[in-house]
Amino acid sequence: MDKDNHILPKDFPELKNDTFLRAARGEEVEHVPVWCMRQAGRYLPEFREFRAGKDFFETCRSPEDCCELTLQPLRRFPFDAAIIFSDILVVPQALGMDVQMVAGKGPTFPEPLKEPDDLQRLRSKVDVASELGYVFRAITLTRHKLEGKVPLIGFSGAPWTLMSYMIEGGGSTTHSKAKRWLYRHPEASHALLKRLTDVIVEYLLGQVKAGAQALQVFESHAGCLGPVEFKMFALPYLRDIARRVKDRLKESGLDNVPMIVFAKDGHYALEDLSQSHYEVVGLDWTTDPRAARQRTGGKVSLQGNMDPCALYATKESISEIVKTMVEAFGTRGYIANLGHGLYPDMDPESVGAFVEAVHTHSRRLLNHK
Ligand SMILES: Cc1c2[nH]c(c1CCC(=O)O)Cc1[nH]c(c(CCC(=O)O)c1C)Cc1[nH]c(c(CCC(=O)O)c1C)Cc1[nH]c(c(C)c1CCC(=O)O)C2
Repeated sequence: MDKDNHILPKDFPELKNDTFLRAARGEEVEHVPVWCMRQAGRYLPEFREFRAGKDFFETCRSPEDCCELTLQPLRRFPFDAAIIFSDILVVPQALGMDVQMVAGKGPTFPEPLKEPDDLQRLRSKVDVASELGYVFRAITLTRHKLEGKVPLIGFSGAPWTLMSYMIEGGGSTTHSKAKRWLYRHPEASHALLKRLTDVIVEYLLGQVKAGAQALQVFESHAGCLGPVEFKMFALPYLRDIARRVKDRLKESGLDNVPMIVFAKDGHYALEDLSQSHYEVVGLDWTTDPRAARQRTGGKVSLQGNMDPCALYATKESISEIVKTMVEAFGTRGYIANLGHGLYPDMDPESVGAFVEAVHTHSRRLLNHK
């Protein structure tokens, strides 16, 4: 292929393994597909070596670096999907906020939003194609370099999770500064959530146009809300995102792509999430798989949900835990994953054991049907 074609979102190599996409749509599969949140991450020595000495967000802005980091885990393990290397905090950056990745501390906003007046500091009109075009270019390049091995997942943070980062200025256990806005400044909160939603819709759409074959929306901070606040400040925006992305894809004559919603610790919202226009609901490890199936009534596929810490167990135990998990979820409409991302101190061999166990146990179950 002409080298320049690597940067155009067309003539992509034919997809050889569509198991993940079929499972997302609830179709028949030969094995349960598996991938891991944070599969491109610091648990891999080659990742640490490649990232060494480079600024995190500089890396995010380099399509070549993002492509390399996305492909690294696939060279080691037979994952059934790739997720583009990037971060949810590129969206607050596109809105004009400064975000830095501080070693040992995590993401940091030197000037977080404090009061509703601070909303004026945000860009009123965001040109998503120019602010986040580097993510689109990373996706296009990676789609070519994947050679059709597995589908490529694009992603975004959800409005509430991004809002809480923008107000907290970094990680938080209580999220009390951001929650203060919900109770004290509900109108300003809705205004901010709406602005984030508008940008996220354009962002996700741009990712599909660039070559993303599925989309995951991370509501990582669902757990600090209760059911009433979630229904008010998170769910409507999650729904709006899925509906608008799907409508816009249709209008543009593009094929629908499966969308996954992952609301960490949002078990109380499972019924609502299964009726929110997402094909897949991701679960953390606090939800029982059989209960989740019952509560979602077969309306969606499920993704998850092994406790990441189970990877500290022996290979034999990992295999047993995976067997129990796959039996509980069933092999149809199921994508195996962890209940959250991999941690930097995890052993790559355990990740390999996890992937192998999902494939082995699910094949056995499917062959005995
Ligand atoms: C909350 C959140 C963030 N980022 C993300 C979320 C949602 C998922 C979740 O709930 O964990 C999403 C994310 N971040 C990253 C990806 C890449 C794709 C993948 O999953 O492999 C994805 C999907 C890369 C990353 N993003 C980050 C890393 C590690 C830092 C590095 O590479 O230097 C990676 C691989 C940094 C990051 N970025 C963020 C945090 C909390 C951290 C960790 C900070 C730390 O532990 O020091 C914000």
